[in-house]
Amino acid sequence: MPSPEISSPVSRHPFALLLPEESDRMDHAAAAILPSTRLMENAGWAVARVIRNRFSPRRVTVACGPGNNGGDGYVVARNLARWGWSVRVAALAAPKPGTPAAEMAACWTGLMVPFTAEELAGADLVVDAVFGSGLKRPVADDVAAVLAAAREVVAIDMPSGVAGASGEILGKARDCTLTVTFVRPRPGHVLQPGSDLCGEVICADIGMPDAAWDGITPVVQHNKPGLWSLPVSGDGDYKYRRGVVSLCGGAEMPGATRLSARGARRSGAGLVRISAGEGAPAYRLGDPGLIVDDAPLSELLEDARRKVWICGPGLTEDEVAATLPQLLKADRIVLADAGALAWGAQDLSRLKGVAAVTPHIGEFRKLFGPVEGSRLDAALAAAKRINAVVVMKGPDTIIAAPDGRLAINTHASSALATAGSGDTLTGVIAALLAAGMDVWEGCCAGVWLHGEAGIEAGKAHGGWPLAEDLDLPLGPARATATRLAREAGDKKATGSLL
Ligand SMILES: NC(=O)C1=CN([C@@H]2O[C@H](COP(=O)(O)OP(=O)(O)OC[C@H]3O[C@@H](n4cnc5c(N)ncnc54)[C@H](OP(=O)(O)O)[C@@H]3O)[C@@H](O)[C@H]2O)[C@@H](O)CC1
Ligand SMILES: [K+]
Repeated sequence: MPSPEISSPVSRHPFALLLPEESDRMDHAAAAILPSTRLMENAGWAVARVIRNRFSPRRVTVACGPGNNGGDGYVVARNLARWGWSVRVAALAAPKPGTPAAEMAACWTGLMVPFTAEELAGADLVVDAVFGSGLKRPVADDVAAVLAAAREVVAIDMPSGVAGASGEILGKARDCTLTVTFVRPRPGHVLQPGSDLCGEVICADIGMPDAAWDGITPVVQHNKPGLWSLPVSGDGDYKYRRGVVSLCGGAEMPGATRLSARGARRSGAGLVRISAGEGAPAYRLGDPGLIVDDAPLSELLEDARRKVWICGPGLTEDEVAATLPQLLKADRIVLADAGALAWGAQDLSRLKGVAAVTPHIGEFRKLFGPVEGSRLDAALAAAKRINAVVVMKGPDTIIAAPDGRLAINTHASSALATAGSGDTLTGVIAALLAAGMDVWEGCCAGVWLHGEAGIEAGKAHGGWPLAEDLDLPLGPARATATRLAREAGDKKATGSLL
């Protein structure tokens, strides 16, 4: 899934996905510094410029709502008309008198047409300036029906009907070719289902004063290298410094555990060991570099170097019950997945003490109940509930920490939708935690590396890789992430354009 293109200086919070309340606070702060219509003029001009760059002159109807989104629309109309385009404005309702939007509406001296399906259908291009990203209540059916009649749409800030905070559709919304937003993208630009309607997303610089960022610490981040940095390897490395990953291996389903082990080994773990008990012979048939232990778990836990454990992939619930409590009692950093989630779903307190869980949406619902409303809110509430990082896996993966940090990963490929892919991810994350990364950052980095490996494996295998194909691209993925993180750091330092 492509990332929104940001065309603004990124010295502050380059990965932020602004929540509507954060954006409102910035607007308030900016209003004390700039004339009230300056940002609206800049926003409308930026959208008009994008349209001029992307389309040849054509008949445009700008559909304007009563708020500031509509205000931006009047500025787009004025600029396009100034450049000789044929432009009409269809207003859903007039802006409130005395507002910046009303001032912009008063500056529009061109044609006004009724806000009807016929008018919008008659235009070659419709600019959707009805509602912006702060939408909180459903768009009425008759309004949505008018927008639905448009042949092609460019949205200002957000397609009307998509909640910027969550990507939920409030009422109805329609697909757009292009969405131009401002300052930083919003969660709704990257979270499904709303993100599917945005088309290409461009984030424009509208000259937001630097001081307007004061006091704003964005909660939600777009998961990219630079948000985190991978552990650096050096000449003095040895296997225990790179980190040890241990896995609980079951007797019945060795495949999943082996995929996790491979993910960990290819992601830089110095040593990967499987505690396999009676199942040891099956694991010994496999990779010779994998250490297989058949001693009792209690004995293995005497080794303090074995800090990071994976519990769940390839385990039955009985096998989880026989191992997870021991790991938690021994105060290990535990990643719980698959079988451990099924066991934990019966009683959430069984997961107390795990560092992270990695459920897909089905497992998430079994653990935490139905997801109503924002998935971001649901993931965060779950992380607080179990006091662990929650990785809610999907085409757009959410990584939530109990301290409130949230990231959304869109660097992925549908090639990852294959059995065993999640087991590999658990191994990747474990390797990063074993190397000393913070749990939330390690989960963010692991999800990105796994996505990158999926993209590359997809290319190498005609779009249809197996989970077994995901491990080889993990080394190159690390190199790519390290390079991108360095470049992001350079851009942040110089405030240059992304
Ligand atoms: N920093 C930035 O990013 C900048 C952002 N800018 C722009 O500001 C935009 C945000 O503006 P905004 O806050 O005025 O919101 P917007 O969506 O235009 O409309 C609110 C109006 O719609 C109404 N209304 C709401 N929902 C409704 C519904 N379902 N059905 C019917 N009515 C509904 C609501 O009514 P009320 O709730 O008050 O009753 C109110 O009258 C943003 O998207 C961007 O384009 C730039 O100008 C400058 C810099
Ligand atoms: K809009």
